[in-house]
Amino acid sequence: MLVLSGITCVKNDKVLLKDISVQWEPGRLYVVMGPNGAGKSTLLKIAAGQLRPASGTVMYDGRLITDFSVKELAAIRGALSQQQELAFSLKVREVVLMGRYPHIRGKPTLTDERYCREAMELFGLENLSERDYLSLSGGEKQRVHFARVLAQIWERPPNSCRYLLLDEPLTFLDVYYQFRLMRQLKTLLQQQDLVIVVVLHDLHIAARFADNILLLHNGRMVAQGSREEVLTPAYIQQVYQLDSEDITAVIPVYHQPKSVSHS
Ligand SMILES: Nc1ncnc2c1ncn2[C@@H]1O[C@H](COP(=O)(O)OP(=O)(O)OP(=O)(O)O)[C@@H](O)[C@H]1O
Repeated sequence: MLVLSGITCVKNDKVLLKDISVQWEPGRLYVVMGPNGAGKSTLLKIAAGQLRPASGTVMYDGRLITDFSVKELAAIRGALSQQQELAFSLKVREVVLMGRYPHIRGKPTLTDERYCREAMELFGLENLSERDYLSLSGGEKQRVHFARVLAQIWERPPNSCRYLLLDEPLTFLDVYYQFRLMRQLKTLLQQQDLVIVVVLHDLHIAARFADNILLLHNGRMVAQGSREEVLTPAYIQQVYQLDSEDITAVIPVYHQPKSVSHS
């Protein structure tokens, strides 16, 4: 379980997050939403240990994140941030193998290579494994990075959950791969030790797949709960400032006004 308690983050006198507390458990798909600048990436970076909060604690399996070494944390937590670029040329399979670095002592083993192959298969990358990563399309690159972070946490550690933190993973994907990824995440969650948290912008995809939504605005928590509880016209209006016509276009079907039948 991943528990964030009383997280406040301040940079250059600006409060990016104010007193956020969340608890993310295995088996459910957790989605973080909110307008641009709401603090979603900041929260995910703090959860991943890439940024230190001004106050508050982050605990993995009941243990403070500050007690983990970088390598120890990397062995159980895969994090995908918004920008993933490589400045140099590598084959696709070499990029995926980078995910195994926290586990490798010396040279990669046959097991490391097998995990990478299996992760690549999951994202339909078998035929691209020898391609130069830099020659790939945006969506193909995104899938390579999914395979990399999944290869990183492929095997179950003996006494810990595994954690997957994905910041806007759908950005470069077409609608087929968007739905495919979301379904794959749901399937992965059947492995009982996996905790998945995803930052999303798409209200319809969140409405279809999220088990729990945290809605942020100006660094504050506006709502947290089931998709029916959080994706309401009132909350959407409050944080996204849409007019009523546009709200009707974006709110999930279960909050749409009943249509009038003409018999
Ligand atoms: N080092 C910093 N100094 C000052 N402000 C910062 C710093 N880092 C981030 N911010 C600001 O904090 C706010 C939250 O940023 P964050 O990236 O967490 O938002 P977000 O919800 O992920 O937004 P988006 O949907 O646009 O990706 C933004 O207004 C951003 O400009």
